[in-house]
Amino acid sequence: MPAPANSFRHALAAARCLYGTWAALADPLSAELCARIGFDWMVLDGEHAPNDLRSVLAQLQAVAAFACAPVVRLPVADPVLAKQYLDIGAQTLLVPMIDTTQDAAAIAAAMRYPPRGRRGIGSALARAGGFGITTDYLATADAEIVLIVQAESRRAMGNIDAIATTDGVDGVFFGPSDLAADMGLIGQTGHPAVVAAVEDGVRAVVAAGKPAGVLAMDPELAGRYRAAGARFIAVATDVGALVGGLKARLAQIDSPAEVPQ
Ligand SMILES: O=C(O)C(=O)C[C@H](O)[C@@H](O)CO
Repeated sequence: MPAPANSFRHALAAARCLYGTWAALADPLSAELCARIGFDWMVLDGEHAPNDLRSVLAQLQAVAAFACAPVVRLPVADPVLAKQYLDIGAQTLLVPMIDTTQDAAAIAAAMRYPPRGRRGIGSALARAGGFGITTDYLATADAEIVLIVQAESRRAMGNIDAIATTDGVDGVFFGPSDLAADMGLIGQTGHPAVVAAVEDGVRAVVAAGKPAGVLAMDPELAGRYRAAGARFIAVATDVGALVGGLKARLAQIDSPAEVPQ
């Protein structure tokens, strides 16, 4: 029995843009809710959400029945964390703060078994290997693993061709918030210089033959990045949807016109 098919890998082969959402509530129920909406993919965020191995495991189990492909963001580019998250069954890792081809190569190697890489062997014990029941896991796992590296600094943008073409890098995701901060434009993800830098980065990754992704909460920016060639765009977050929805509801109910005189 081979490793399970990675729905994100297969979706990337489609000739359309994939829209995703960001799960930062670190909870299986909210992750399941997000997975039911109809997004192509969703990030389970280990960098800025209060997640750990067990909470990500519970979310992977919660979304497993749905077509929305989970992408697990590591807190940091660490080979040990990559091994642990792959062993609990994550097949697509989003790795933040990759600045050089050396950074990218190190995390790519941690995700593939020898001889291609240096992933440790633990599949007989791991959920990824069906607890030993997926007998062909070791021979087939690498083909289903996807590494998306995050480019989110001026240094990364300067090295974007080398990062995108690093062996084992399956795609590049641009982080506009950190890039804006690094450009001295903190909080200004819509600043023309930031948008232009992301568009240039997307075009460079596409020219290198790899899929490019980005986070764009503003529909107009999402459209621009799509026009530049982005193939997977995160357009929502669970936190943003909850805050936006609750604020709008409160504003409807608590309007001054309805306050008794
Ligand atoms: O730099 C960015 O942009 C990201 O990496 C995404 C952020 O972590 C965050 O804005 C997600 O909501």
